[in-house]
Amino acid sequence: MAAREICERIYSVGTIDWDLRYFDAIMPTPRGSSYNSYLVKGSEKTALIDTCKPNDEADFITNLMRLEQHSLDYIVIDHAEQDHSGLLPLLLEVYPSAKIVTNETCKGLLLAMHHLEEVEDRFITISDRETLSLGDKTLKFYLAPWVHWPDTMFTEVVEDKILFTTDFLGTHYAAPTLYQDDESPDYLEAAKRYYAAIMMPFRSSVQDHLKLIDEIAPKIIGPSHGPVLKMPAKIVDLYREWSGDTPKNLVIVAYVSMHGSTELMTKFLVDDLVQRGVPVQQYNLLETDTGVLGSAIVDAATIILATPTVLFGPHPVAVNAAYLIRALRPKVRHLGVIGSYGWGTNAVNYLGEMLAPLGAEMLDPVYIKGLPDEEAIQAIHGMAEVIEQRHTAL
Ligand SMILES: Cc1cc2nc3c(=O)[nH]c(=O)nc-3n(C[C@H](O)[C@H](O)[C@H](O)COP(=O)(O)O)c2cc1C
Repeated sequence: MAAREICERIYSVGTIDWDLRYFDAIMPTPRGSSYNSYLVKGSEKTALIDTCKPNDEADFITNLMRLEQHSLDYIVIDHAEQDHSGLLPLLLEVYPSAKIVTNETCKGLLLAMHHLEEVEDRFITISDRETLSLGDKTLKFYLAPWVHWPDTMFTEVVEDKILFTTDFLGTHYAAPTLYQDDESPDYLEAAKRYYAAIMMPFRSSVQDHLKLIDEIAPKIIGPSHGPVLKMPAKIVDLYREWSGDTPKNLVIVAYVSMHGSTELMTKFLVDDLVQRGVPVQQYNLLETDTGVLGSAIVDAATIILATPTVLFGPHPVAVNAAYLIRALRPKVRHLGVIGSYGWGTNAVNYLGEMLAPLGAEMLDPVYIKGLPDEEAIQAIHGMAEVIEQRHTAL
């Protein structure tokens, strides 16, 4: 992908991976992604903001050479993760006089990850709100810990009101255009997946850094993944909504079933909620990837896991889902477990303990032997009634 100009002497020089289907070997990326890097040419000095992931060196160096970038004064690293800093060792060789500009935490991570001890004297360590002059352009740095690593920082080009935010406000989306298309459902869906997987575990930090964005009031935001954002950008409003403390009137029922008993219980619960007018979405865990499940739980006030017992515990895909839900820390208020067993089970306790750190109310479980009988069906109706009451009070 060719380098593209964002404004006078500021370029997007990163690479696009149209075919990426898994990011970090954990997160499905059905629309690919990009590894954004930005070149800022001041009247006296030139800085590169972040690099790319390893293996993209041919495209990346080509972009820099097309801009005739034969020397570089600074390589700013906003975040040490390998998809941002991966080409740093190579760039230090290509540009032997370039200095690495970053914060103390990021420097520590870079030294450890890339074994850069031999070039430690090439680091310039900056602190919060420090500035660095490039001549007629000034870089200003903002420490932004926990959106998404402790080392994360933002870099602003003060005169142009452009803010580079590394992973914050990014999207795994190989965009056909330089700037975002706020009307594209594909892009917005990808943005939500990304928020759920990368940012949701740090919700309060997201809220704090949205306030920082308001304070800086950039005209353009350059994240490390996905399109550049021309402000106002819909994703910023969506981040406010997603990271807000109040969940939506929405129930997620995620189920797995081997012989149909738990599936039947799921059906009774979902049908009952539908009849009560409580918005509900049902997901078969065997066919639901972690990106879809992650997005689904962003707004939900209630999440129900439905699983049979396998070897005294929950089915493994339900364990996987519970682990994901716990790790992503959604704003869920009520959690429940339903399911079926044969002779002995610890499934409810197991899931209860896994989900306890979320601090949500655990609804009375409905966990029965074999197929649901009349008593079980009544218990499921009871659960639906409690959910309706809780959601009315939201
Ligand atoms: C591989 C396997 C392991 C099982 N392990 C247990 C178990 O440890 N304890 C138990 O009570 N039932 C166990 N069962 C029985 C199921 O939990 C029981 O058949 C249940 O009703 C199945 O629910 P489902 O129809 O939703 O799949 C096991 C079944 C299978 C297939």
